[in-house]
Amino acid sequence: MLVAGVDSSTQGTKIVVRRADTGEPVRAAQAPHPDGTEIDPRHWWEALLGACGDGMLEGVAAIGVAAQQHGMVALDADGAVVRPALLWNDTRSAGAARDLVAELGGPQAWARAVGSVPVASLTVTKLRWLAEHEPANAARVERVLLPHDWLTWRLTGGGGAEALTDRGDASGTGYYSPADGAYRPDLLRAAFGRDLAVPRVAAPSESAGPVRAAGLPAIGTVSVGTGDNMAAALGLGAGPGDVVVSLGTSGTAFAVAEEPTFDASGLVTGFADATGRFLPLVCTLNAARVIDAGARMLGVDLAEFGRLALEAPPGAGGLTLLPYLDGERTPNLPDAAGRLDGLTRANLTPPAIARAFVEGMLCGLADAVDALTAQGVPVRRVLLIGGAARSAAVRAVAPQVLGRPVVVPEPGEYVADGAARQAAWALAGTPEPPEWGGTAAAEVYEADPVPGVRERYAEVRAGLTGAA
Ligand SMILES: Nc1ncnc2c1ncn2[C@@H]1O[C@H](COP(=O)(O)OP(=O)(O)O)[C@@H](O)[C@H]1O
Ligand SMILES: O=C(CO)[C@@H](O)[C@H](O)COP(=O)(O)O
Repeated sequence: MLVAGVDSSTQGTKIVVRRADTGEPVRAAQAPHPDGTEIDPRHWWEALLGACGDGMLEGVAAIGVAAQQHGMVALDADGAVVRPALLWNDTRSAGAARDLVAELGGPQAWARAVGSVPVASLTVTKLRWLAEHEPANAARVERVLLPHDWLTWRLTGGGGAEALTDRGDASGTGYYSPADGAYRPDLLRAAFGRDLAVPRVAAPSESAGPVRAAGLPAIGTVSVGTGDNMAAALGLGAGPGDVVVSLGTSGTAFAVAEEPTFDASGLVTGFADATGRFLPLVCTLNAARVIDAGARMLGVDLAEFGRLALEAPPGAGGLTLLPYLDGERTPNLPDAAGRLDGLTRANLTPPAIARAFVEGMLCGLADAVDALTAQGVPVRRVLLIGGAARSAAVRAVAPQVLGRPVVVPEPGEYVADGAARQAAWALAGTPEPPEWGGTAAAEVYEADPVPGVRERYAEVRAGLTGAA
């Protein structure tokens, strides 16, 4: 029997088809999304239909959707999308985040209420922004969904079909408490000014019903879906002591945990996972696209950029990149810009620049891993995934910057795999998801740590923020 998993992430939709019992890969496809931090959700739907073409879903008995977290999909009374979805990396609601934090009594109050301190990424801040800046649109909104909620609902027919979500994705809204397993309608109301309908939070292995969407085959089971990071943890079979570092559009570091976290510093967001546990997570806005931007600037492709980076010595001859090219979320600097520091005539070379870009991006993630350990998350091994983990230079430099060996599972679509594993779970109806072999085929990258790289980075960051 076959199952399918969909990853509708920032830059594109990926779909994998696997055997339900063993997880053996059968076929895969992808379709790109348009660029931008606000997107009409119909583009995600069209990409999903595109990736599902060519008989991709033939023989598939269950399908699950994982998607980029936090995006605000605002629907009117008829279920129509009111305005393009504001995505997780859209920073226009930074002021709303500051206001909401102050109104509830500060970061500690938010961390206690929902496990996370709102920053512009969280859905609750986008609702406040909408209420304040687009009152006519806000007046039409009756219901708010997340990207994966909306796609799952469309798969099950849309219209009158029940909209569902899961603990994992709900935990990124800012109006759901993962520790209590309950919505906080008071916080949603305080943000938006009135109540809105939200999707029911289904159990991790629940079925949302059969596929009832025009243009798709009749598949008996649509699993409830989840956020992309929760799905990656499920796809990897991450267990206690595993810290996953994902280098996609976002850079994330996260771990599956038995207990919730409540970090009032705001660095660690206390999310839930897709199995009934928790997923403390740190997210940066600047990961794979820092490498893309560096390669574009040097006029080379990604392979050549990586080759150049490995030509330069660790530390890039004193060149340090603070990679806040899209502003930053962790640390919370939505209006920041990047900095290239320490330029000399000797290091103003393509290899040193490429090296500084790779190191700067990884320093942001090294800080993320430190923030997790500060919350008591154990680190037995670091797993490196996401688009930029395909870069040989990133894989080689990661252990130097992170200061520990890095396990790189075989390149794959772990978010889509997690969605497929959830679909297999919904089909099986067992208490735990089916065993799929996890990260058996992984390569370990080791290198001597180069602490000076992070020390220089911390100095440059302190120069920007005034904090060490
Ligand atoms: N070999 C590579 N070297 C560096 N970056 C890569 C490589 N292959 C893919 N990427 C980058 O990975 C990113 C896409 O990663 P992905 O994890 O799919 O992102 P998302 O899930 O956010 O859509 C793109 O920015 C792409 O340029
Ligand atoms: O906002 C977060 C996590 O809190 C991001 O990780 C998004 O979920 C987008 O993920 P990618 O597109 O980078 O996979």
